[in-house]
This record gives sequence, C-alpha cells and structure tokens, in this order.
Amino acid sequence: MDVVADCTDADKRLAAEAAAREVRAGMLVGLGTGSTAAHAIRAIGAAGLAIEAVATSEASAALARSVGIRVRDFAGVARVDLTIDGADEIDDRFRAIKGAGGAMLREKVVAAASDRMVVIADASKRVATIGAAKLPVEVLPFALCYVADALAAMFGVVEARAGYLTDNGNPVLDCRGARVDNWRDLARRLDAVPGVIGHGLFLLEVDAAYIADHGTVTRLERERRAG
Ligand SMILES: O=C(CO)[C@H](O)[C@H](O)COP(=O)(O)O
Repeated sequence: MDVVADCTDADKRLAAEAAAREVRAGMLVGLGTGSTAAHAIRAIGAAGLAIEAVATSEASAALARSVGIRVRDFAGVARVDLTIDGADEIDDRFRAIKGAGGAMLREKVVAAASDRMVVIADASKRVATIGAAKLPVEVLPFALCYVADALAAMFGVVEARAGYLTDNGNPVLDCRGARVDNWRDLARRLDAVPGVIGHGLFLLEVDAAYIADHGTVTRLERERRAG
C-alpha cells in the first residue's frame, strides 16, 4: 500500500468536500477536471441539491451524470455561479498552473465565466511562487511545429505530450524552464503566438482556495480591490 498516495488522496477529498459545501440549491456550478475535482463532483452529487452544472471535460461530465448531476452544454451558457477545480500549483498570490489533465482551455473559459472560482488541492500543490510545474499549452494542430519553435524561444524545454489530444482534438506542448520576471508578461506573450489556443496559466481567475494538509483544511480568500 502506498501510504503517501493514500494521505494525499484523503487530503484531496477533504479539500473537495469543504469546497462542495459552498454549493447552494439553484446554482449553475462549473465542474473542474482531475482527481481532486472528481472528489468534488462526487460530493456535490451526494448532497442531492437541485443544481445544474457545466463540465470542463468529457470525463467530468460523465462522472457528474453518473452521480445524478444535470449537466448542461456550456455552449449555451454565458455565466456560471461557482466553479470548483483542482490545480497543479497554486501560490500565495492565487496564481495557479493547471492542465496536467489537459483540460486547461475549457477550465479557463468556465473559470472566466464564473462569478467565483475556487481551487481545491492537497498541500503539495501549494507553493511560494508558481513555476516548477510544467506549463501545458494547447495548440492548433496545423500550427504545431511553428508554435513549438516559438515556445522554444521562451522555455528551456518544450515537449509534445505523446499520443495525447485534448477533448477539443488538439495536441499539447508541455513547457518548462522559462526565465520569468513577470508572469502576466509571459501569459501575454503566449496569447500572442498565432496557433496557441490556450495555456495553463491562471493568474487572475482564482478567488479562493481550499488546501488540505494532513487532515486539516485551510480556506484562503483572495482580496479583490474595488475598481
Ligand atoms: O488542471 C487540471 C486538469 O486540466 C487539474 O485540475 C490539475 O491537473 C490537478 O489534477 P489532480 O487533482 O488530479 O491533481
């Protein structure tokens, strides 16, 4: 038995269940993707509230339906009340890297549409400053070589995720080793490359985080200044 993996999964579940308690009847809820988000989906389903959901991946949609959650097509949705999602890293300034599960584009669209976006994670994901996790970039297949070349000028390592396509049918380049002074500047540079469809940098989207560490859940709330 892998005791560390078991503890980590128990913490993922605790963080997910704490966040799921934010869900209220009547809400339209954004469902994230990954093992931590799956715990949240199961907890939301078990609560049995009258809600509707949109999912950030086909896997999360299928899981949600299997636990009795009504899933709407996001193509017909402009606004979501609350989204609960995992992360690969989250730092003290609520900046996150997402997309190890490949769903970062849909996750970002749903997060952007959400009044509130909550990250759930075990303590291994909490870092002082993001940047150690690989940064996934979703690419238009037509532009794969061009984009890989452009990203090689920004990152030390750019690797195609072998044999993998996102739910949108696109390949992913996993990037590491950027020399970053300013993450917003890096995000702008990525967004400016023709053929980049999305990436896993979430710099402004996260409103709060539930982090579980050896059985204790901490809620962190971002302060938003008016104006
Ligand atoms: O961004 C994601 C998927 O695109 C996941 O939320 C992230 O990779 C965390 O996954 P897990 O909860 O399995 O550790």
